[in-house]
Amino acid sequence: MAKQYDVLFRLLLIGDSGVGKTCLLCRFTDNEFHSSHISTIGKLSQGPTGKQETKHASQLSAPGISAGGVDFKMKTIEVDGIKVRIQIWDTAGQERYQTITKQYYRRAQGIFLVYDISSERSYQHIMKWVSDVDEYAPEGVQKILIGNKADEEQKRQVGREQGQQLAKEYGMDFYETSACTNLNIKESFTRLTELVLQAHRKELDGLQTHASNELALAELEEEDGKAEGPANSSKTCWC
Ligand SMILES: Nc1nc2c(ncn2[C@@H]2O[C@H](COP(=O)(O)OP(=O)(O)OP(=O)(O)O)[C@@H](O)[C@H]2O)c(=O)[nH]1
Repeated sequence: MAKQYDVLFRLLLIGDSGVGKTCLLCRFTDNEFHSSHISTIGKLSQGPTGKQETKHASQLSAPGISAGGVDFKMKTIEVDGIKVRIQIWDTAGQERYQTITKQYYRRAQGIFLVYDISSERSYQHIMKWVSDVDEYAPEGVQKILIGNKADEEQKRQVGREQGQQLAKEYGMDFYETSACTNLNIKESFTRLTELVLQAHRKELDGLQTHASNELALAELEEEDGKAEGPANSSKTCWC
């Protein structure tokens, strides 16, 4: 049977808790938006979706969440005539899961660094997220800066120019998005995929004839159902 896609990439969403990472993912893959905040945390203690309300995050017990903090969803898009299956990993922004979530950086080919335009604090923390990426992600990983919740104009604490400036400083593309109104969702996911494709152009050309590189490996893992991490099945949308 003909393959449904040509290549598989791993993208990762990182940023403070509550900036809207899960909602961005759900909007992109399922065109859904939910207004409640359900944090992305450990599957081991939380059941099949790996989610639990964060309103009372301090009440959650850390034991039993040792392999949690990360979920993924899949979507296939076509870029420059290439069918790309993207495996998008959604991490928990809470500090307590950082040790776990950092383990996923090293296999990402593209990373979204997300802040919330109505939270100056989440914007300030981007510097810390960037330094984590520098430390744990592979060299050459592609990055995009996202200022989410652009629909919350009346609560805005971070100017669009501030986002642009920061992105420029770190050599990233920048998008203001809204998972709520579907602003720039497809655009930003497509752009990061394009950047990853460009960065892996050589390997991709080799992929036509060989199956022995990082990108092909990702394909095999998916086909075998052996995707790394606790969440190796498709998810219901709980953002
Ligand atoms: N107005 C508005 N609210 C949003 C948007 N995106 C997410 N939210 C809300 O922000 C809250 C947090 O969203 P999540 O997607 O759960 O945040 P997260 O970054 O995945 O959080 P953690 O899993 O804890 O790291 C929820 O109440 C969402 O409904 C958006 O674009 N606009």
